[in-house]
Amino acid sequence: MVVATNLGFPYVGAKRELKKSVEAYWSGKISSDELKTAYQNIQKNHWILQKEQGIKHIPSGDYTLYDRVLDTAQQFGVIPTRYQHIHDPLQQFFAMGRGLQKPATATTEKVDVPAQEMKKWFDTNYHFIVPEFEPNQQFTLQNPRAVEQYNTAKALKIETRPVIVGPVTFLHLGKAAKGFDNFDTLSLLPKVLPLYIDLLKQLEAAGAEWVQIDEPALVLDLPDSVKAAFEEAYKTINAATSINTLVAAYFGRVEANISGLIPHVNGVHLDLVRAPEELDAILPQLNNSQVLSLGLVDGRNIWINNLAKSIELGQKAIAALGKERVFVAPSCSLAHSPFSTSFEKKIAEKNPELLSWLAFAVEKTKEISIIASALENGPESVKEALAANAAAIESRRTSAQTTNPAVRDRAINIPVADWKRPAGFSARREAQVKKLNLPLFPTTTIGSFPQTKEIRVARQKFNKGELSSEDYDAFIKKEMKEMVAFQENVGLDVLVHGEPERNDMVEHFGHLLHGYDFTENGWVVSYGSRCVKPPVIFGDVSRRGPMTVDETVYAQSLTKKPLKGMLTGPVTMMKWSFVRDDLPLKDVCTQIGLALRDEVVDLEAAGIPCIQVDEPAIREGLPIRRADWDAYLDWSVGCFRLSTAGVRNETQIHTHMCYSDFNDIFDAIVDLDADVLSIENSKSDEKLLKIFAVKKYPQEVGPGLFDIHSPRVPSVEEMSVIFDNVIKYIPKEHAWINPDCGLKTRGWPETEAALANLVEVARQFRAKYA
Ligand SMILES: CN1c2c(nc(N)[nH]c2=O)NC[C@@H]1CNc1ccc(C(=O)N[C@@H](CCC(=O)N[C@@H](CCC(=O)N[C@@H](CCC(=O)O)C(=O)O)C(=O)O)C(=O)O)cc1
Ligand SMILES: N[C@@H](CCS)C(=O)O
Ligand SMILES: [Zn+2]
Repeated sequence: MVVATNLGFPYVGAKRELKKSVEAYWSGKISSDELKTAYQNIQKNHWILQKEQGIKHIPSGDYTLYDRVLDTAQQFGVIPTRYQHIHDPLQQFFAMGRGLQKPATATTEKVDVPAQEMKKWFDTNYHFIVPEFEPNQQFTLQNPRAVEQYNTAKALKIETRPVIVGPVTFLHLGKAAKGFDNFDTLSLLPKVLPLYIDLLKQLEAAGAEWVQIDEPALVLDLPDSVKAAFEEAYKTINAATSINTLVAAYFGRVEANISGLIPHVNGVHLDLVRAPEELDAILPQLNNSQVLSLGLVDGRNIWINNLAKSIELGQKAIAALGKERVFVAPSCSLAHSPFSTSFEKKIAEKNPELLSWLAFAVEKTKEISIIASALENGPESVKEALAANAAAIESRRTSAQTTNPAVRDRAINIPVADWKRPAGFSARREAQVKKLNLPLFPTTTIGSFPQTKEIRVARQKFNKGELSSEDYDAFIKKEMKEMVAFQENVGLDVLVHGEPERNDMVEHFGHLLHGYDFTENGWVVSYGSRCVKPPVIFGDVSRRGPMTVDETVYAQSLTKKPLKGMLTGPVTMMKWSFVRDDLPLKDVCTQIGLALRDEVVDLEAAGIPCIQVDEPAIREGLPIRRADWDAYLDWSVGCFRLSTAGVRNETQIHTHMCYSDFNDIFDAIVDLDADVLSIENSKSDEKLLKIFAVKKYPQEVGPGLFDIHSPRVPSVEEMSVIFDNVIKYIPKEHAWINPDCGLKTRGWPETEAALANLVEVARQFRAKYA
């Protein structure tokens, strides 16, 4: 029988219930027991829902209170020494994820630990906590989540397929702990495998028939040693266990990475959305009992599946393998999708055609079961669903909503000169130094200030029509006034308006552009409990009118210090949206680049001296395989330059990036040709700063001095150590002082304290070097 399966579900909940519970626990409003009850209720509802949609292999163990890689680390005892004194496992878990700062009490000692490093999960907008390994790492298996969740489901009479993070991906994505730079984390494989075997035996003993072992590292460019590790791992596991193993690769092409492990597993899952060509390649490699899980339904985007095409691919697989050996699945975990389109009342009312093109996680599980039924019982058995799907696909293909001839025309007639600033950096710098008159080590922030409860509630009231647009504008102005006054008082040099009017740096701009629409409830987890609601790019993009000029000019009117306008760059606007899949990404990005170019020019004309165009997503947009990088970097860097090159020499263009390994795209960063670059740095190793010196980075740089994800306040001494290091690698006259990223997730008390310390660092360093 063709089995309808799922790889993972949006654990945050239909209405972000998990996020709300976790945050309530952090703020002491609920106990750990209440958190557990909340979490188990959400899980239970999701298992029932997936069953109702017709999913036969329902995942368990795909749920987490913060991050699944962090769960894996904790359950295998990979706990860096600095967290080992925190005995409560839940507190320890959150301390590793987000840091912990608690004053001493009569009975307890002071706790002050920063969070572990966070990195992008492949090319998604999700971030995982990077495990830290030592060469003599000891592993212990403690309360495996997969077993606990499998048993919980079983007690509810729901049979599930446990999901675990595979051993090679776990070790490969981890890093060597500080001080052990030259050690290969995969050398720990023989040590961790016995514990994986123990875990698989526990799952088998609990009654699980299949286990899904996530090995997305299979889609990376891998050296032979890692390919060999895959073979060794699954040979060892296969010899020692008898549970059915389904190894899941997703987000790209596995190519030859998978060959060594295939003989040792019971099934493999491939992402046929990203790599449909791999179906032909894998079929001859399978023996006559192995299962192939077809990743046919896009887990990363929100467009309906082309069911006829998926069924065609499924039939091809069945012709080679037979129905008993085919699973139908999403391309990757549906945790990257929003929950359900059923909450989208506004789109339903204003643009029902668009709604008919959308499928979120719940609808995707339905698509999976329709495909499985069509393959099992013939397309006739689901003919109504197929007819409705074909009609929606055709309506999208032919809709007038998706094309704007004026935008298309402008995009193919861009003058060559528009892709580059007229003068080189040194001429621009001279003009900017004269105009801005900044001190040595200028201080600035990355743009956002705390998005307080008051701000969010005001926005919510405005959106619901409970606050008039005049009152909302007055409220935002009041916020900007306070933010500008704060920056002046604390002593920053280049000020920002603080972004109080923005719910999100991408969604906000989507509202101001044609070709975008919005969901009311299309939340996706970005890290920990933090979610984003990516807007939907369904048509050609152009500006509705000036987007930021009013608020930026207002903020500038409040201060004599230079104010930095704040925009989100074209690549990030595209990458952090649900992007149309009926136009090449390069063309979508060019359209956004042109819209932003107009905004940058308008800001300059309105007297704004510095303009920051954030591109934190440029690194994550990189194709997973290096062979595809050059083409991407060529157009993505080009679009950034298109958006920023329309200004005069004296206008200082800033850009900002976070969450990234910059080293491998360093030349592209230079090519962006921004006058000032701010980057996340406070938790990076020296490798990041070194490359600026090695490559003689020509422009100015602000490597972040403090982590903005954690509520802890870094001391002057702590930031001074980091800045001392910065100026070892970056010429002093080019070095800026700023935090790692925006402060929107922080509260005011810690923001005030941290920025006061940051400005003090600048004062002390100026006293020493000016
Ligand atoms: C820089 N980052 C960003 C990424 N992607 C983006 N699209 N945007 C980014 O900024 N990727 C990489 C990083 C990830 N970092 C973050 C940082 C912060 C958040 C975050 O704070 N998310 C918020 C949700 C933000 C939002 O849009 N909120 C709405 C409010 C909606 C709401 O919850 N309203 C409440 C009522 C108000 C209340 O009681 O508080 C309700 O409806 O119940 C808004 O501001 O209007 C989060 O809380 O998760 C995400 C990624
Ligand atoms: N200007 C944005 C950048 C985040 S990456 C902010 O400060 O939040
Ligand atoms: Zn950032």
